Amino acid sequence: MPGRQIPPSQSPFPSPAPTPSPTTQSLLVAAFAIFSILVILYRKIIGRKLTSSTATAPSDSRPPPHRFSYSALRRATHSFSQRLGQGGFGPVFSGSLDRTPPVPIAVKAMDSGSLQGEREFHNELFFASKLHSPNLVPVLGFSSDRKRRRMLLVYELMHNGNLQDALLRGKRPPELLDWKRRFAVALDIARGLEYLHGLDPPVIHSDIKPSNILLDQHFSAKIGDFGLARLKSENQITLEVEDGGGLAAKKGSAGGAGGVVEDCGSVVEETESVITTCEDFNGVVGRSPSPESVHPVTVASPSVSEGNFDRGSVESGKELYGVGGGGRSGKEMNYVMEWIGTEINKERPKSDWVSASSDSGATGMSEKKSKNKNKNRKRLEWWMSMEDEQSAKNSKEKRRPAREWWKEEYSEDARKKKSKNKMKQMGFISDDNGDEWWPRDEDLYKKRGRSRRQGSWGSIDRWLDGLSGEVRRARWNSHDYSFSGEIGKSGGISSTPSMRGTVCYIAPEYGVGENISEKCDVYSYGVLLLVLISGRRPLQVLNTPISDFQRANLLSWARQLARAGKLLDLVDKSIQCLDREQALLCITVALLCLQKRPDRRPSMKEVVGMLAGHTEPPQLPIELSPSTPSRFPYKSHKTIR
Ligand SMILES: Nc1ncnc2c1ncn2[C@@H]1O[C@H](COP(=O)(O)OP(=O)(O)OP(=O)(O)O)[C@@H](O)[C@H]1O
Repeated sequence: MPGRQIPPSQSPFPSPAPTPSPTTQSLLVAAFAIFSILVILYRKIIGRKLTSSTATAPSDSRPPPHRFSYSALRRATHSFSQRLGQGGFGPVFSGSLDRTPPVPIAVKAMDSGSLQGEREFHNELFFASKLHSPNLVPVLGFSSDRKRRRMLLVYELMHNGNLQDALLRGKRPPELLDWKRRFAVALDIARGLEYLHGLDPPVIHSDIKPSNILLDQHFSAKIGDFGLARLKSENQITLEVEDGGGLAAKKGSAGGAGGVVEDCGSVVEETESVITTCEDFNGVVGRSPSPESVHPVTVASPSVSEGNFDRGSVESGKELYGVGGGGRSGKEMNYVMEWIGTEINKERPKSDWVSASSDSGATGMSEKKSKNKNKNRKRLEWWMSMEDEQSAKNSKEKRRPAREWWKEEYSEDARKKKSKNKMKQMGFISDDNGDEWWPRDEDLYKKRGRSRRQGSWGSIDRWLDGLSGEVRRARWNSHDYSFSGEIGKSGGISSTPSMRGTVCYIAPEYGVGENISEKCDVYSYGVLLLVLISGRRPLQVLNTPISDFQRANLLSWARQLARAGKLLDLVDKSIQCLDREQALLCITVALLCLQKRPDRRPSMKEVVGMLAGHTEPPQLPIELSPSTPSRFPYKSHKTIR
């Protein structure tokens, strides 16, 4: 019917969609725009995370060292909470990299307040990129924030800590009671040094001591801490060649292609300008570094003949510091110390064997050497005056603590945790003072213990220098001037974080002139070998009568036993399954390494050859031989792999 209107609901045709109003349209556009922005942002964030995680992950394609982000290392070490040990320039923390499977690591935090620490950081990083041997502690990477002066080095974790702790402190692990393992440790270290000295140019570690030897989960030994390592200078190599040392091949190629020195530039680039230029390290990685340039203060001290001190009182040192108890009166001790003092003064000028040997050397060199001698004497005088000045200063004012950012990091987290715990336990919030949480009790205790003892180091250091006839290097940096020894629990002198070139391990020629060679490491290895076999410190105060002092000095005791033909008396009584022949071999090799004239000491290659049984068994020098040479019976020749 025309004119009848059909209601829209009944219309056979679909009604056209209602056009959205302009407001809805703009709302939709805005929503879409926001959504797109969110998607883009999300992608960007995820992308950055991916790149940063790959940047912090050691990629398989490039060999270490890798750059790690600071936050990754902070996470890996749980805000630097688990301390493994304390090095000279900062603490070492344990951690784990978030990988599958997780990678256990040790992170060394360099003290940012220390110029010397920074130098060592670069030095260590440089060598880490160049040295690869199963007998060296592998360096995985680093983190460096120049602005905030945060410097971290990342190593593979050595599960059994350092040799000093394992052998000389607390309960020894059963593995180290087994002769085979101890001998293997000796061989591992020798091989590590052989590798370093065999490089072109040779690398001198300069700080071989038990605390720088780390033990992995199988108790294999690895050499660590290359903070003081140096390249043998071209001058020395040339001199050795002129002396007919058979290093002709090295002479030509010391700075040649492929050498460590030449590669400095590439390391600079590889490590993303952490190592900016060779000059930045004050010549540490530069060509022909002089001892002064490597170490700001190299103290030259005339050596003192050890013989005089065989009679000397090590016991007095113990009494002086109240170690090990004992009943000698203060008067008696004063007398002994006084006597040692006079002996040192008497002996110093005439027993400078290095200069004596230089006099007898080639005439062309004598002028240069006497110049060096004068230079050294001046240095010594300057150092002594600095020592006096500094000790006067130290007594007046408190030492300014170095900025320790890792403590801040740790204390931040620790504060939160501890507040929470206290709230739970006691129902109130503790004082909000961050310093309260760091250092922790044990650290505080150690620190206090050390500072309490520090006042008396000066004197004992002096006579120790004399006692072992060795040279000590003082550490020097912008904040800190310290040189100290440490009387260990058992009463001996142990390696200490605040000492470089540790007393008793350092070669007599170290710091005298510029005669630093691989033979310095050989000497230190000799001491270490004796320590390893005897299971005691090089200088250990024993509860023995005053007539038995010579036993306290491991080196002179070993020499005495050699003369008496009783070398095996030196062997640690707790060793099980002792191979007497091997033990004799080790002590003999150690004594050869400990000869005062560097040129008489064997090379590390020869040491490895002797220990592994590849070469002829060694003969002791005549002055150390017993009257009947047959007392050193080497029956068979075992080859060790
Ligand atoms: N890779 C590692 N695995 C396990 N522990 C380690 C590792 N590196 C260092 N440590 C521990 O941290 C301690 C300090 O190490 P570091 O090399 O900084 O100093 P040090 O050799 O003891 O002292 P100094 O700097 O005076 O030579 C070591 O003695 C060791 O116990």
